[in-house]
Formats: sequence, C-alpha cells, structure tokens
Amino acid sequence: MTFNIAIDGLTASGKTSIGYSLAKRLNFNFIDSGLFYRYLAYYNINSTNFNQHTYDNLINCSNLSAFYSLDISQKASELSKDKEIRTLINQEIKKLTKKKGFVVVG
Ligand SMILES: Nc1ncnc2c1ncn2[C@@H]1O[C@H](COP(=O)(O)OP(=O)(O)OP(=O)(O)O)[C@@H](O)[C@H]1O
Ligand SMILES: Nc1ccn([C@H]2C[C@H](O)[C@@H](COP(=O)(O)O)O2)c(=O)n1
Repeated sequence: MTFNIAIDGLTASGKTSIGYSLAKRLNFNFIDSGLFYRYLAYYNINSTNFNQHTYDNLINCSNLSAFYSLDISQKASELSKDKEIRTLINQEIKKLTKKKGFVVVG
C-alpha cells in the first residue's frame, strides 16, 4: 500500500461511519483520532501512569462504548486543547500510519 486516506469534517457529520466502512471495503486499517484523546482521558481520569500505554490497540477500533461516557468526553475535550498533547497524538498517529494503507478520521 502506498498511501493513506484522511477524512475530516464537522462533529457528527459521519466521519467515523464512512471511514470505518471505507477501510473495510479497501482492506485498509482504520484510525479514529478522537479515540486517542478519549484513551488519554481514560488514563488521566483513572490515574494510570500516563506514559505506560500503547496506542497500537486503537487501530481498527470504532465507537468503543467505554470511552464515550460524559466524564471521558469532557476530559478528552479538555486535553485536546493542550498543545503538547496534540503534538504527542499527532506524532503517534504519524508513527502508526507510516506503513500506509490507513483511513484516518479526525
Ligand atoms: N449517512 C448517514 N446517515 C444518517 N446518519 C448517519 C450517517 N452516517 C452516520 N450517521 C450517524 O450520525 C452519528 C454521527 O456519526 P459518526 O460518529 O460517524 O460521525 P463523526 O463525524 O465521526 O462524529 P464525531 O465528530 O463525534 O467523531 C452516528 O449516530 C451515526 O450513526
Ligand atoms: N483530531 C482530533 C480528534 C478529536 N479531537 C477532540 C474532539 C473531542 O473533544 C475529543 C474526542 O473526539 P471525538 O471522539 O468526539 O471525535 O477529541 C481533536 O481535538 N482533534
């Protein structure tokens, strides 16, 4: 695979739904960048060591119900305003998608 596909758009415009279906149809991997913020929020709320987790297990995940509670949504929104966290997540996604063949929604 020589390329990735990025899908952006307004909140609740269908990025995840279409991106996930597209990835399946093309046999690409799928990444929902929002899930990365929710994942960090989960660790932040549960006070688990911030640096000891891996993002690999977020590949091909969509709408993980445990990450859509109100407290995680609020924390994810708060964390997403932090420049360092945005840089960290962007770097992680760049690393994971280096191999190409990804649909990334954000
Ligand atoms: N083509 C469609 N027609 C009607 N409803 C849709 C369509 N695509 C997605 N939806 C619904 O709209 C809602 C938002 O969809 P989705 O989560 O894919 O959007 P999103 O852009 O990824 O949202 P977010 O910005 O919150 O991550 C979901 O309830 C989904 O089932
Ligand atoms: N590229 C992104 C993706 C998401 N966010 C923010 C937006 C939300 O507050 C939070 C969770 O995203 P969602 O799962 O609702 O799409 O992360 C962002 O700032 N940048």
